[in-house]
Amino acid sequence: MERLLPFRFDEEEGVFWLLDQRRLPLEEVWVPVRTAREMAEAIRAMVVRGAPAIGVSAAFGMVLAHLRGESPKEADALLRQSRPTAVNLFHALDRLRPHWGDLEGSLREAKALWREVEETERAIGLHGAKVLRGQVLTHCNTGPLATGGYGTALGAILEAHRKGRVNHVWVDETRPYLQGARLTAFELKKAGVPATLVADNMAGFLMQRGLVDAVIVGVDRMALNGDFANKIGTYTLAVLAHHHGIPFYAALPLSSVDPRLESGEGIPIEERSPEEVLELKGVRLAPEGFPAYHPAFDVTPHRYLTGIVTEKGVLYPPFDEALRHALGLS
Ligand SMILES: CSC[C@@H](O)[C@@H](O)C(=O)COP(=O)(O)O
Repeated sequence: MERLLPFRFDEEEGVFWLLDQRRLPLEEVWVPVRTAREMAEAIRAMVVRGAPAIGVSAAFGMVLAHLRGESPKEADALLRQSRPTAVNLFHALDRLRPHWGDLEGSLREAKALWREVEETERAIGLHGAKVLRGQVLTHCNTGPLATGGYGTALGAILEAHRKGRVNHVWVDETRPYLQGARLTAFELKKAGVPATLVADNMAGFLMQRGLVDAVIVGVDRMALNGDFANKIGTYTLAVLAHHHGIPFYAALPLSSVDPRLESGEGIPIEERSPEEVLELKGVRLAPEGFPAYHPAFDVTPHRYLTGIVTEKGVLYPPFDEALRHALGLS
């Protein structure tokens, strides 16, 4: 089966192609990106999204800046402003900084970053598969489309299904952008995994009925104590899972940990346009002029986590010690 990827780089033409995730699953449209400015706009508009995929795209954005003669300083600043929560964006740009003014060096670094995403996610999948069984519930989209590799939380689910440990996936639709309904459902269908779509407000019902054996989600930014930001609605799921005694896991590459943050309080939360709540694909849902609020992420306190799945294995409490050790900080 052909691998599903959110982007590809045409090195000859110097064009980074993005699979337009706003149009999936109904249409598979590839969008050419030629400049860092275009890349920053594509990330902001969520043509490409998901923390690791944003990181790789930003790195190639810097490559495009060098190819097109844009100022690396301005390109870096534009890309940094595109989305605030996923730390992978900033990690990627920090890695490209020593190669400003050096096309070959930036290309090498961007390719290395992409390769690392793939390698770490293979390991995350193998470790994560060991802790999942039966029916698993997930939120947002954390598969290959969100990363450019094999996926984080969804990568673990896919691996657990291949091993016969997981037999069914509950897919949260993930209002308002519908990453679950559109993208996770698309990926699970392609992979042939038995799965069912539910609206976000159905998770409690499923748990009460004993239909969820574990919850696993991705991460946009984790603090050193294990508090983490992920797609809005994750916190609600964590509290529900805790109440029902259901194991709750976060899966991430260690590059999604922000070592400057001791707790989740300092994680910047992106606020997106209220229109994304008021409308669905351009169709108005609420009365004209009615206000809406759209925080795109929430922060889940570490006490709700059973374990953190990383490329170095599954970490258990106390998470601050385990994370520092995994990051080589202690
Ligand atoms: C492996 S991706 C982890 C997270 O990036 C994912 O769960 C998520 O919240 C994505 O949000 P998005 O707003 O679609 O970029």
